Amino acid sequence: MANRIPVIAVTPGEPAGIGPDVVIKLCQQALSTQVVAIADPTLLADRAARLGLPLELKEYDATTNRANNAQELFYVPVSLAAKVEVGKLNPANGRYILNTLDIAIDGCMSKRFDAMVTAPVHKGVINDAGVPFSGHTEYLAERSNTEKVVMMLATEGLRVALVTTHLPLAQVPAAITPHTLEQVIKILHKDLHDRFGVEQPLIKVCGLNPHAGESGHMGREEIDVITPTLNRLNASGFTLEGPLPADTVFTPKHMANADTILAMYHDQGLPVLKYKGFHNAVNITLGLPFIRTSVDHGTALDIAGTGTADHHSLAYALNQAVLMCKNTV
Ligand SMILES: NC(=O)C1=CN([C@@H]2O[C@H](COP(=O)(O)OP(=O)(O)OC[C@H]3O[C@@H](n4cnc5c(N)ncnc54)[C@H](O)[C@@H]3O)[C@@H](O)[C@H]2O)C=CC1
Ligand SMILES: NCC(=O)COP(=O)(O)O
Repeated sequence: MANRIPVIAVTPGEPAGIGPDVVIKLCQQALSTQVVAIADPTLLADRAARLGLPLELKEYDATTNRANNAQELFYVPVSLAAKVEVGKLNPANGRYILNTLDIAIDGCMSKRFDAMVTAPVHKGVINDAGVPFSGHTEYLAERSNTEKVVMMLATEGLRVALVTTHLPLAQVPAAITPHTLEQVIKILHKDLHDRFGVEQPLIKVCGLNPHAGESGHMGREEIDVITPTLNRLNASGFTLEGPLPADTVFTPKHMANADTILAMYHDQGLPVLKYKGFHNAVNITLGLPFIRTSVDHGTALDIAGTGTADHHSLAYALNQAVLMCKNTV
């Protein structure tokens, strides 16, 4: 991309939520890259008016490669199916949300876009629209024919990756197999090395059970699955520590030299990350054939359209995507 600045597709996500708000807030200042919203322009114009913020919308034309000026937003038009009532979910717009994602994914795969940055979607309403959907992470993997991806969230001083993502807690133990664990660790190691410049990543791996199973008295997954997998990978050149009790791995001593903590499931790792860095964190999908980052928050229907949504996680996600495009993270 010699003299070209990165072109980043931004999907505003659930139209009734704060996604459009944070995109519009982000665009109030001049940007260092070209940001293209994949959205219905009437949604953006209506939300900007509601927020009382100026916004000049320009249909994206690939021949123009320049950074957004303040209060300017490029867009690729996608039509909403139903009028948006701010703060109220409507399954009629479920397909619209997926259409915006599809355009961003196809654009990244074809190199029309250099990366995609996503604002939050509401997983439930897409299911209510009749499409099984558990999250961007899984959807992007499926849509790009990628067998395995890894969700990693990062904030200043802490990165947390997950072995399992959006599945019922009761299904977690069976989903942690030697094969899956190995796939996740290999993707994590590779991307920490290739994209984040960590020469020999030290990955600290949580146990699944309290006290990492307390020598088998509180569960056997550590003995049967996690330890043998870590031993095997360590013998082939990885630097893995664990399984460590999840209640002590997130202490300063452990975190000080860890390049990433690998949690076994969503709510083992993400509450800690959000406690430390909510609004200043990014969600990155590792292992995809293109760059995707996202915000650290959800649709926040309770504050959509009020002007109080904090847009700093979106700014963080955008900066992270640009750094990854330039391979200078
Ligand atoms: N990347 C994505 O697409 C994500 C989507 N979600 C989805 O969002 C929906 C709602 O999830 P919740 O658990 O309620 O989490 P949430 O993040 O939407 O809201 C939790 C609390 O944080 C506040 N909040 C969230 N973002 C904020 C912001 N930028 N500025 C100020 N306050 C903010 C909300 O007002 C609420 O009080 C769910 O359907 C969930 O699946 C959740 C996380 C990420
Ligand atoms: N808690 C993170 C989250 O739900 C985001 O998931 P995804 O939509 O990025 O897969």
